[in-house]
Amino acid sequence: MMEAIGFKVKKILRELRFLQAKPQMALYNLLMWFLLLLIPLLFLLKKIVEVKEIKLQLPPSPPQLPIIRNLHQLGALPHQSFMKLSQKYGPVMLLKFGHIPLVIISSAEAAREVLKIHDLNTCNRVQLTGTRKLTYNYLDLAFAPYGDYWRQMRKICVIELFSSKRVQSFRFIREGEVASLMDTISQSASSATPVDLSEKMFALTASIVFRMAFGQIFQGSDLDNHKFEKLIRATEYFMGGFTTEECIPYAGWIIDRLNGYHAKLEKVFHELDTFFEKAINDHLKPERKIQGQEDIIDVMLKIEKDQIKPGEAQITKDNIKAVLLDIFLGGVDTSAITVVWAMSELARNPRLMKKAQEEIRNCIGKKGRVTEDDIDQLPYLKMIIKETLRLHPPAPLLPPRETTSHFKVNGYDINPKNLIQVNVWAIGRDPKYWKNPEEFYPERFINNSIDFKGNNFEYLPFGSGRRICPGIHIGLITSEIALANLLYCFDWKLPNGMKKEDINMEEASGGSLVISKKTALNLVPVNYLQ
Ligand code: HEM
Repeated sequence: MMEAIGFKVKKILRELRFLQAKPQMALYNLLMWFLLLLIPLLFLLKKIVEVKEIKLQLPPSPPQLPIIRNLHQLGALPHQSFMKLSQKYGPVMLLKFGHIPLVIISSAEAAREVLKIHDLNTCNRVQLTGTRKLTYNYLDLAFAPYGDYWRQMRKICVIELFSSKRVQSFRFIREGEVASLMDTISQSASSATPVDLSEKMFALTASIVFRMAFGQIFQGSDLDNHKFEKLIRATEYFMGGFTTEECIPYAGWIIDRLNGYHAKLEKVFHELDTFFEKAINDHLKPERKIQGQEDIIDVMLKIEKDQIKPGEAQITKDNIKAVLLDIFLGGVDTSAITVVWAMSELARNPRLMKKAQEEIRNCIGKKGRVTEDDIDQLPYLKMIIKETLRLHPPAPLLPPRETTSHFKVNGYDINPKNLIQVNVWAIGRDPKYWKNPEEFYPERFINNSIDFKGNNFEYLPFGSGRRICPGIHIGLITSEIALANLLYCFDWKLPNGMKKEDINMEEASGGSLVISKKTALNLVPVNYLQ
């Protein structure tokens, strides 16, 4: 034993001497040893990963490029690109955006598994640079991680802000704004001038949200018209997308710097924050008296003042601002987009337009305006809205969720920390669930119990599960009352020289959560009530 140790010590000494004598040679030897050890180690690691991947049956993936992986397949309208890919790779696909794994769900069955059976594993939202900044570090509802804070905010939104009682209390705002829009359109009708319905609908929903949330008149406010639309688009862009650094760590930040991502994000944040700050401060002025109806800021400030529940997060100004942001994003664009698509489809289908007008005019007679009480007696109008949301869901891809643990969908393994998105647009156009899916055919909903509550997985315009849209009621009633009055008060003609086939039905690209019609819808109103 002692002899063996002695031998080893002599050997080391010999090598040390050798090292001193020929340092380059020694370095070479060390390197060889290192490589000899490294190669089997790498081989072993690869085997472990392979065995793990064979055991895990991951969803199919389209071929990938180095570094960017599937990013090049994204396209300007991701929901359309994903639908094409899913026709080849199936309803559960695994894509990689750089290093971000993203599972795309494109069938009702798989959506049911994700949003119903595994809702708890998928109801976290992904945390991204843009959303973090604009939501005051996830103090809103829509992007807050699933947990106690989200539950607290959801309760406030469902019980206090978007309850049926609260929605009903804002009825006079919706009816008032719709009435004044009809008066404006009536003037255009007198001079047979085309009306830009895209612009008018955006201004209408913005006016409703401004009065409902901030108690302010939109026209003439700090964020009037184009400035506001630009701000909303920019906000949607930053809320919906990844930075290049998030997709390609280490190098992506260079691209973000070059295209000014962070500076632009700061600017949008500053504009929103200044507006919210001023609106809240106006509500805090001692001379302010609530005249009639409380608005959303009043309600939130009351919650801030009265909060006593131990264990719950303290509501501060930043929480209020973050919730106001959700209302901006959820409340303005979605309803406006829905009415514009509905009017575009009807302008292309005069028979359906006439049928809808007859229903409304027979019901309302010469009353002059459709009110919210009338809406329940207009089943065809409701079917038109339903069909519009099937073919043109304002959020064609549900906002990305992050998986929190491993589970299976359609037999495929889904890993934790993957993003998952349901392609509502693709499912709504799948011939497996819908006869002649590309046709705008509201009658398909006759004697059909499909609704918006997130239990019919072939139809998910408002999402499903714990994260389902809490603003369904406001969104629907706003779209319905606006569309009903447009159809009741006016007949609609195409501008001179235009044929119905010329109406552009393309979607606007822009990489945001909400997709609108690419070109404005211009129609000529003709007064029905003279
Ligand atoms: C036609 C109108 C609307 C449509 C199509 C729509 C659609 C959606 C969709 C698809 C989601 C995601 C659901 C999911 O992840 O499963 C959502 C979430 C949300 N919507 Fe809406 N929405 C509309 C109107 C509104 C309105 C008017 C408001 C508020 C004033 C609103 C506030 C929200 C909020 C706060 C969330 C996030 C909920 C959460 O994460 O817990 N939405 N909406």
